[in-house]
Amino acid sequence: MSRAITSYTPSVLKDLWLFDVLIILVVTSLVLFARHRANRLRTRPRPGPPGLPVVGNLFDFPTTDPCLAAAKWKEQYGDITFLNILGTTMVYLHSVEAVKDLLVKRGAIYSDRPPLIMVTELCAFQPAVLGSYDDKLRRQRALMDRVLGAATVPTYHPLLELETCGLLQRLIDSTEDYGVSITRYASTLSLLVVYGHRVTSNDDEMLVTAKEITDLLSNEILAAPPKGIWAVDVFPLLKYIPSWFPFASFKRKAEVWREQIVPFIERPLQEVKKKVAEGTAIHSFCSLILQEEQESMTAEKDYDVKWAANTIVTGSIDTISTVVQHTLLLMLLHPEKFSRAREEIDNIVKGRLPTFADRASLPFTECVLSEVIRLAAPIPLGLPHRLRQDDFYDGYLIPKDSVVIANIVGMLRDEKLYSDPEAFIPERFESTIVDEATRKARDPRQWAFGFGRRRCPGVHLADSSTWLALVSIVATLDVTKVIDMHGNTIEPEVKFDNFIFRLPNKFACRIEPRSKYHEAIIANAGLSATIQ
Ligand code: HEM
Repeated sequence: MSRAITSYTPSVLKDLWLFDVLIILVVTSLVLFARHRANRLRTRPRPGPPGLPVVGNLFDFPTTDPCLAAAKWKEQYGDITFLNILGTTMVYLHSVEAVKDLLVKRGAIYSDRPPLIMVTELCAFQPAVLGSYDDKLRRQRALMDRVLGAATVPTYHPLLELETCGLLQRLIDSTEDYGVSITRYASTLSLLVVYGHRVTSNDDEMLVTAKEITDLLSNEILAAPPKGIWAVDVFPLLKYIPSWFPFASFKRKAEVWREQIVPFIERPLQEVKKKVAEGTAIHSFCSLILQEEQESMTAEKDYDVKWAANTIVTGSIDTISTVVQHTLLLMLLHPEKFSRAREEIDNIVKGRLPTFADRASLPFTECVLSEVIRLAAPIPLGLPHRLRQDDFYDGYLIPKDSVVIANIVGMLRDEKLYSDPEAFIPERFESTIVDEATRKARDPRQWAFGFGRRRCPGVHLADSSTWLALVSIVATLDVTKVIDMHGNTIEPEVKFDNFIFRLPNKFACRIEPRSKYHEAIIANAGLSATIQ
């Protein structure tokens, strides 16, 4: 063919090339069209609750416990459930296999997030982690990896040990709510690591603001009552209606929230900049980057540092608090399992608080932490992923822009992996009982921290901080049921009202030192603790 072409004149040759290209284009289009049609024809009917015209499954969408609804769909429809919410396809993945196949193996097309106009545009809360998998996200994740990588987190161990000592002290101070103490623990760690900000009291302005904004985000903005969906996120044109319009209360709310959110993003970095200039900054994520970049600091870098820093703080508070609160709750409900962990700790740790150097010597306590994380499932339905292009899976068509939800809590209760899944059984992770392959397959961290390219970057900090909190609480404190004035035991009420995090509602419990001896250990550790 090429030899024949060389004997033609140049213009004929051009026409022939054009003709060839046209033929190829037509044939390729026909093949693609035929394949697309064939795919559509061979798609199976999608399992899920039947919807109504126009609104689809809007009324099937849960208003109270989204995990319960997901569990019912799993039971009724199997590994995958489809919903149609006002034209947007929502796909719930209930099995480990489906999640691995789509969110991990096909991560290139399943790693965007659905647009959240209310939070990002109207409330001006715009961390890259709420957006698509793009360059901005890659830059901000790279910055976060610098502070949160497996090799860096051990450098925070002294700080974690110091703060854990403060946590124990506050938990036994009967005037303070255990929830407040735990939130302070989770917030203090991230504020110090990120901004070099030391929290010294519960009234600390940065601590109070961080808690207020994370509450606002998780209880109001990201989980819009009653269905967790803002109309403006479904009908984006609504963002243009003026605030005074009768049905525009969402815009009026957004204006108020924006006023609260913007200073929370801007001010901490400004303060670090001031301290760096004065030479008084404590070593932190922000000070490190400001000092490294100095003159070469660009507006883009400044923007990324500001948002990456804020993301670490907001990402830490409710997640770490959820695990530590579950630790107390499960100690209350299963004292016998924790007394075995306590015996193990007592054999290793004598006359002092536990430290990270003890970790390798406490294998059963490690199993207890795994079981706490499994049952806690801190972000039970993960964060939503969005599909970039049409896809086919197991005979189902999943259209572009579908919102994909991983039923993490369902996977952490999968009977194939965990027999009697609602029970608290740390032994299911014990190396003397199960082989290494089973232990690996059961490790709840594989699912609890999300998937693929959007997997949680805070996993190492979360693991270290929750381990130390658990081992220290078990070593020194008794958590028991409250006895009322008539001598009756008050059973803890186990409820979860938060839409995004499985943070237990406040439950009745009594927290006190195991003995005078343990009280003294905590007090002495507090006296000798300093931070470099
Ligand atoms: C026990 C504690 C924690 C749990 C269970 C947890 C779980 C998760 C889950 C399930 C996701 C969604 C992943 C996905 O979309 O597939 C996530 C994302 C994220 N987590 Fe965590 N997390 C925890 C602690 C932390 C901490 C301590 C930080 C920060 C220091 C953090 C920062 C983040 C960030 C920034 C994202 C968004 C990642 C992205 O969109 O690319 N998390 N986490």
